[in-house]
Amino acid sequence: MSANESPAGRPPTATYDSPFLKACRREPVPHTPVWFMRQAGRSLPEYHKVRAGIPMLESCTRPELVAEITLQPVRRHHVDAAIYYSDIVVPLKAIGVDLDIKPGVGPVVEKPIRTRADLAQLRDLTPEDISYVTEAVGLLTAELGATPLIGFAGAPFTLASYLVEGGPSRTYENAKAMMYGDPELWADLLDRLADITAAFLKVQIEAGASAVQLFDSWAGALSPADYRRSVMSASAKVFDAVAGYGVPRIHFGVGTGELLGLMGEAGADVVGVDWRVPLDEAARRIGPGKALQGNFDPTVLFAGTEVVETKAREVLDAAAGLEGHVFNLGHGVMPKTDPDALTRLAEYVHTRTAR
Ligand SMILES: Cc1c2[nH]c(c1CCC(=O)O)Cc1[nH]c(c(CCC(=O)O)c1C)Cc1[nH]c(c(CCC(=O)O)c1C)Cc1[nH]c(c(C)c1CCC(=O)O)C2
Repeated sequence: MSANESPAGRPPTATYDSPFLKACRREPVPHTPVWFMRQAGRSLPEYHKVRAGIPMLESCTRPELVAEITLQPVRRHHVDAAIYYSDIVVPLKAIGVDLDIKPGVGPVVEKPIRTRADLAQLRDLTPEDISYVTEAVGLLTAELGATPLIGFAGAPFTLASYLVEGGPSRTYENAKAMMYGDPELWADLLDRLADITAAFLKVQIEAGASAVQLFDSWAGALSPADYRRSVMSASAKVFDAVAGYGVPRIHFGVGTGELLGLMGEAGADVVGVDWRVPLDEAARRIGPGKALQGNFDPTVLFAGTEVVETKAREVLDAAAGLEGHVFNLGHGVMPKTDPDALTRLAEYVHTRTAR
């Protein structure tokens, strides 16, 4: 089933006619929908208040706290969608991988995966491992009403980059060494991660998420040939696994200008674009039949209202001929961003595109 159809045999959901889901389905919208990657979290004082003293990964296992943090940016910015508060490494932690999120650093893995024996760290993810996700999504959909909740997961390549490197990297030399040097081990690692990722997304959708985003944040490190040969089929496996639900599937990465066509081909209904490629050019690279999401440079939010509005207008002008456009940043909200600048940006897009 494509994302254009209401799920067969199920009543239309409360969120079905929301501007966000309509734009994902490339239907006419009353205004361009807006949400911001990383809208929940460190830019918001109310986040710091409720998170005080609670480690990041622990916060992800407390349903009421998850619901509160997810709702904070919706209340404040009046965005058109919520994104589930969690992290891409949560499913790995849930199956027992020894890892932590270090403040100011990111995910750090105690025993990096470098050999076939290390793969034993990755068992299948079951719904029981993440019952707190089911509970939190249930709380959220009840609270959100007609506002869609976006579920998400890390794509196999981006998860593998943390698991093989042992932490954040700029060059991914260990991950790429495995990809080039031991393609069979690499393929098995990505295949296992695809199953874990698919299971994580299914739990979110079955609990009520209206759309899902697959974050392949670091795929931009790859050439198109390497992406096609060594990564694409694992991401396609994830998209295929959730295709039957009929919820829009968004695919996003940073610095992926050369990969946009392939990332669409992997099975996305919506392709996320960073700020390096204008949306009209991105649409040419992606081809027909997909909506686009993006692509406001998050650093522009530090430049003052006038510049923000000029740059937002440029994004909207480039998107004018698209079949479906979801306004977003080209990457996540930066921690020092003034939240009021985000509220004003959401309002500007709504007003400027009101039809
Ligand atoms: C690569 C990646 C990660 N996590 C994620 C990605 C893909 C998105 C992207 O490309 O930005 C995804 C993610 N992580 C988080 C969300 C929350 C939902 C939202 O977008 O609002 C989402 C969607 C919460 C978080 N994830 C993290 C925080 C900060 C934790 C804190 O408050 O200390 C939050 C709110 C930690 C994290 N987790 C990760 C990083 C790089 C960091 C930042 C490390 C740092 O600079 O301190 C891994």
